[in-house]
Amino acid sequence: MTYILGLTGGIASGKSTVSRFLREKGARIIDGDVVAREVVQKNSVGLNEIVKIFGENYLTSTGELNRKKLGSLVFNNKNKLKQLTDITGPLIHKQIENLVAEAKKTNCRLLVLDIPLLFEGNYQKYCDSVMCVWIPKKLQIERLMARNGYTEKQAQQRILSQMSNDERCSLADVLIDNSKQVEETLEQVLKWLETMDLV
Ligand SMILES: CC(C)(COP(=O)(O)OP(=O)(O)OC[C@H]1O[C@@H](n2cnc3c(N)ncnc32)[C@H](O)[C@@H]1O)[C@@H](O)C(=O)NCCC(=O)NCCS
Ligand SMILES: Nc1ncnc2c1ncn2[C@@H]1O[C@H](COP(=O)(O)OP(=O)(O)OP(=O)(O)O)[C@@H](O)[C@H]1O
Repeated sequence: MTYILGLTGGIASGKSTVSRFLREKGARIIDGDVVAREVVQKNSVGLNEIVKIFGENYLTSTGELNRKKLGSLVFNNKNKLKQLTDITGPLIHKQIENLVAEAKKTNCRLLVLDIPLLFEGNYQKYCDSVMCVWIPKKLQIERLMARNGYTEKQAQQRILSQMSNDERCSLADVLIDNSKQVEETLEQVLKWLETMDLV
């Protein structure tokens, strides 16, 4: 039996840090951001739909999605963000369903769905339980600015496009506090793996 763990958290909360550790412990990972990129790659149905709605000026000179330009548009405008996710959402779901079915066939013990917008997009329906990586908003802004080179305003806009940390935490089954040293975070994850008999 494959146990399916949803892994979520606000932007720059530490999901990748936790999912890397789970991979080291033998888990198989499906990365929502990677899938979201695949469904809008060059010449895809997804990218064609985006061009229909947003126009060819959101393509680079080589015909790829201009992510930076589209990001500045949608993270400043909720209606545009909804138009985008109405296109990408169903395509991401379909691909995740395929990947989950494939992973189940291999009988892997632990499958992790690392999905930033897990609750917003209703991906919890594929999961046995959901782990949420949590950090306080102030630290989230600091880490996001340091990692992505965003201004404080850009960091705030991304965070405001997502569910609040409190709401996300209240919906999750397991909370991981990533506000201290990484080692302390991974200890919490290891404890959960041991409790669930998944190591
Ligand atoms: C707008 C786009 C082109 C900007 O690309 P960019 O390279 O700047 O960001 P990237 O895709 O690496 O996402 C970084 C982070 O932004 C946040 N984010 C991405 N999409 C969204 C969204 N629709 N709503 C809120 N936050 C989002 C997530 O925390 C994600 O981890 C891109 O984010 C996109 O296509 N988003 C729509 C698809 C989607 O919903 N992805 C989330 C996967 S579950
Ligand atoms: N405990 C920690 N202490 C200090 N820095 C950390 C800690 N955990 C993660 N970071 C740093 O914070 C940033 C965000 O972490 P990470 O990339 O794991 O988050 P994420 O949730 O996967 O981000 P995204 O939402 O963009 O996918 C990275 O630069 C990472 O190195």
